[in-house]
Amino acid sequence: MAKKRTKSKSKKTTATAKKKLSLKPSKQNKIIFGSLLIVLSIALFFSFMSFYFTWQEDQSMLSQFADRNAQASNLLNKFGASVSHFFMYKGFGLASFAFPFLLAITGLYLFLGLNGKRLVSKWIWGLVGVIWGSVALGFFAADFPLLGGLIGYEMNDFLQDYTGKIGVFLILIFVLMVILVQLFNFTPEGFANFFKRQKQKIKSDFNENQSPETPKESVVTDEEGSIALSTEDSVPEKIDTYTHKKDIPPLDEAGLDVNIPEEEESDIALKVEETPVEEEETDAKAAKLVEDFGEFDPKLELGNYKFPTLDLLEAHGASGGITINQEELEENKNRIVSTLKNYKIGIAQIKATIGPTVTLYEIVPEAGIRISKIKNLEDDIALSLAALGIRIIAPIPGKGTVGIEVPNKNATIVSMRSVIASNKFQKAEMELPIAFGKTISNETFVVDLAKMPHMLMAGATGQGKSVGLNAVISSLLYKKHPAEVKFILVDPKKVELTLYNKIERHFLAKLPDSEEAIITDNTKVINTLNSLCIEMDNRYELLKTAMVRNIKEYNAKFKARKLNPNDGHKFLPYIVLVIDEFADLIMTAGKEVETPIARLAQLARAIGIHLIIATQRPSVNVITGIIKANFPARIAFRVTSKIDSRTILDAQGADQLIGRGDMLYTQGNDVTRLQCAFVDTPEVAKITDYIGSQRAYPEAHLLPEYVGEESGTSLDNDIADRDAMFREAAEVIVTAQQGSASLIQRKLKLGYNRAGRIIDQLEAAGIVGPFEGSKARQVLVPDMYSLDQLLENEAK
Ligand SMILES: Nc1ncnc2c1ncn2[C@@H]1O[C@H](COP(=O)(O)OP(=O)(O)OP(=O)(O)O)[C@@H](O)[C@H]1O
Repeated sequence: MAKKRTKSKSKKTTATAKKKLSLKPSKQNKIIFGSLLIVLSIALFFSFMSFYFTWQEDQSMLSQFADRNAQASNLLNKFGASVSHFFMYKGFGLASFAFPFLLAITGLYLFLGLNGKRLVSKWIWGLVGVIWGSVALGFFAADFPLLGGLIGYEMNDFLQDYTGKIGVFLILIFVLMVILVQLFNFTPEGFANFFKRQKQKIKSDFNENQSPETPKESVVTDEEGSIALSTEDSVPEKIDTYTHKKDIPPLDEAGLDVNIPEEEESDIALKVEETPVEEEETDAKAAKLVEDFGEFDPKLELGNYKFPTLDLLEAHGASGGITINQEELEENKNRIVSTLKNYKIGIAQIKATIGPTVTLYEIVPEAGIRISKIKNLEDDIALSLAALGIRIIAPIPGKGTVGIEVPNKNATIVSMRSVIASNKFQKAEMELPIAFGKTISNETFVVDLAKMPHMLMAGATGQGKSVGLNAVISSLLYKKHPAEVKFILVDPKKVELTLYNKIERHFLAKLPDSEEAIITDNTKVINTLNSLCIEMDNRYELLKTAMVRNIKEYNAKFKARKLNPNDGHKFLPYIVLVIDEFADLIMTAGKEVETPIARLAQLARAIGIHLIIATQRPSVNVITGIIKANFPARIAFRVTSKIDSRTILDAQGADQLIGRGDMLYTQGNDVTRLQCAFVDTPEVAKITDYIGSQRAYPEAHLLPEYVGEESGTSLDNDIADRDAMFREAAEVIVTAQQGSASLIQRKLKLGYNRAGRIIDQLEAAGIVGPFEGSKARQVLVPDMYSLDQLLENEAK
């Protein structure tokens, strides 16, 4: 008991201490103080008013303030006389009337308990107005000393000493302009519109005066007898005196009324013209922002970022160019001609185009030779040339010739350096340029990933897939700033893409809860793909609100500062998802990955998400119909069978490649043979080191959170098991009325997993609703009071 008493005592004392410490006026005090100010303002107003009539009589009074017998003529006696003398005579003259006005407003604010923030500006502008008024009226101080007051006169005089009368006048005009512009948003157009409106008003008033009385009259004349009894006095009187015998003409005039709205309509048409002006203003706003701050620069945060240099790449001894000699060319030509001759196929013409790994011999057969006959001789020609990887293209589309591709004895390595350095790549005006390698005619082959828009890459093991992926990634690294593109790398083999870990904070994107940016665990891939689907939906929403059709237009609009970041708009980087070993993924996760991949592939092109998937096993259960349909750009490295070639390219030929980066590329109909650029692991390491050593973003680009199905199911509402931060989290959620784990993460500085657990517990407690995909959960408790009640009831 004793303990309890002491406790309650101490509670009381702390409460009183708190009361004493609090500096905020209570509501009662505010009302009292507000009333005082209002009364004071009324007193001042009357004192000032009466001062104008009594000031001369009361002059002698001012020194006798303490004398009880002395009386002043001011309405508020000696107090009024003294205060008015101080403000009006010694102070600001007529402008002092602003003080009772300002005091009255302040009093009202306090009395009504309104937010007093706006009062400060009222006082500031009030004081500016007082000074301006007293200086302006100071011009008349000689004749009317009370107009400007002593301060007004002195200030005016002081300014005149330096600038003369005209100078003071100009200063006053300038200050007046500042006041008008700042306080009343004065603009020349607004000024003109004001006069226009006044003119219209006068016009319509004039018209009203002319005609509307007539209908009234007709009513009056109709019911004359009854109106004599009515109490309404003014209207009938007017009408009676105006026209009391014109029974029929008023009806005509009422007919004229119809014309008046017509005139009004034409006035309204004038107003309609104002709307486009307003629209232009919003455009002008963006233009002004651009003028003031320049275009939005997404690269600014890493403004000093340096793109990788060419010397990080090796020439791979290919600086000397292609190493096929004339002898080899002649030899091959003779063999082709003689083999065909053996089968009675005559050749009219033969031409060779030398590529890095393959030479293309184009032949024009003599008239009357069936093309299919040459096509069937593929194996025989290969036998006679004693070479692997001969491919016959009969006919070469659009050329009218038959092509025979014969591998060179000594293939030349196409270095990544040579393709990156090429004019074609350097000057490529593409969103996501990729320098794949060189064509058969030794031209650099550059394509835009943004246009593909997704890519499927397949080939037997050891034929150059990983090198191909590295070529794609390094092309983008050489051309794009970290703000413009982000990669999501999936590498089940765990060794192929690990080097890119170093550029995590520059170029990689990851899920908020994952530690590693490069995904090696297949279960995590599912979450990432679903998260990407959420990102896709979010981006579509942004595009919709911005009223643009694709990411390029969106970013252009954002850069031109036409989209407000406060509305959730932001610069959107391209996202490139690279999956190495797709077959492995399909084997382990099946439909779970196929569905989001198909969804992304179908829809993601407009919003800048591009997929690159690579597989060793190009079988139909890996590259399913739905995947194939959505990946128009396909690359085939050497495969082991014709069937595999068909699965990838819908054509044969990939089985006849020679490997080591020899590849076929198709983006629809025609198939192009390319030699993939070679970039070795040490080169990739150098590039990533170079980028990784530069200043980076604080963390990898975060994808939207995705909570898998399994985490939402364990809804046991055990109070004892709740997180220590449960209550705080509930308060955060209820106050913000937004049920998201990331909000808890941010506000309470918790990790993603813990915030996710708390959200589950909040759901179990009935505070937030169930998981709704990309949207935030619904908050089921409307306010803090209900939350307190809910938790108290639980505790009982
Ligand atoms: N474009 C190329 N130019 C020259 N050599 C190449 C090229 N691409 C690949 N090679 C050679 O082939 C080897 C295997 O390439 P890579 O590792 O890319 O094969 P892969 O298809 O990824 O194999 P896996 O599926 O087993 O990972 C390389 O080490 C390299 O020697």
